[in-house]
Amino acid sequence: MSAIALLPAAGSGSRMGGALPKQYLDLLGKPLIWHTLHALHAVPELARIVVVLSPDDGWWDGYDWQSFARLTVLRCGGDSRAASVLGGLQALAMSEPGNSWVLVHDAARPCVDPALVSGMIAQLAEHPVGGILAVPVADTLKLADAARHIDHTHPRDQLWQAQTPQMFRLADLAGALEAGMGPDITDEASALEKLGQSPALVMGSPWNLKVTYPQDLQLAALILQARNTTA
Ligand SMILES: Nc1ccn([C@@H]2O[C@H](COP(=O)(O)OP(=O)(O)OP(=O)(O)O)[C@@H](O)[C@H]2O)c(=O)n1
Ligand SMILES: C[C@](O)(CO)[C@H](O)COP(=O)(O)O
Repeated sequence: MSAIALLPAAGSGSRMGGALPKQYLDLLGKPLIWHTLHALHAVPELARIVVVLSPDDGWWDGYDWQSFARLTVLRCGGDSRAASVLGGLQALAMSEPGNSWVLVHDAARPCVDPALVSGMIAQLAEHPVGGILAVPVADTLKLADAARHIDHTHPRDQLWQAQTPQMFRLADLAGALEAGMGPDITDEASALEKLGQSPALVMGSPWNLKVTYPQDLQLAALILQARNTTA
């Protein structure tokens, strides 16, 4: 079965606070997004890998991407992650069938394991809705009051942390994002949930972290270095 990867990469990285968007920050001598593309190119089921950049992106052209044979670049990013994903899906819909599986993956998750992505594709290939990588919440959870004291301990039994890839049919996901666009749509699954669908939770990995804050960049470097030395 073949599928398409769609990487939203039009964010500004405001929480990182760097001099350039975090997808271009140096990670082991390459721009961060290079590692994400490298991992996805190792997934044989991904027939195309599509990157969505901001129309104002002035960094992409400064690098050599020729080693990534299956790559397509779109400059249709929007002012939210959901808008960037929807822009990419609308462009893809002009050339791809609506029932194509699309795996949306944050450019900012460079440590994704290709084997996990292949496993997810196999697990969800016949699923009626699709699903996402996620990990069960590990820590005891506290609900805070307004004075930042503990109100109560919240049961964690059914809580999972959403990761990417998030895998849905192209037309289903585009329709859900068009219908539900708003600040509450922080991932693809939430758009489907808003329509009453129940996407599957596929076991992800704590290594598949999103680079959000400066310390995450250091963690990502450690994870990639450890993988290279043990591979
Ligand atoms: N308008 C946006 C906002 C985010 N993204 C992408 O969505 C992914 C996850 O978003 P996030 O971590 O929030 O990235 P930023 O928006 O760059 O960071 P911040 O929220 O700290 O500004 C990133 O690959 C980012 O480039 C995007 O394509 N378009
Ligand atoms: C899609 C996501 O990576 C799932 O964890 C996440 O929702 C992206 O945005 P956030 O604003 O950092 O939650």
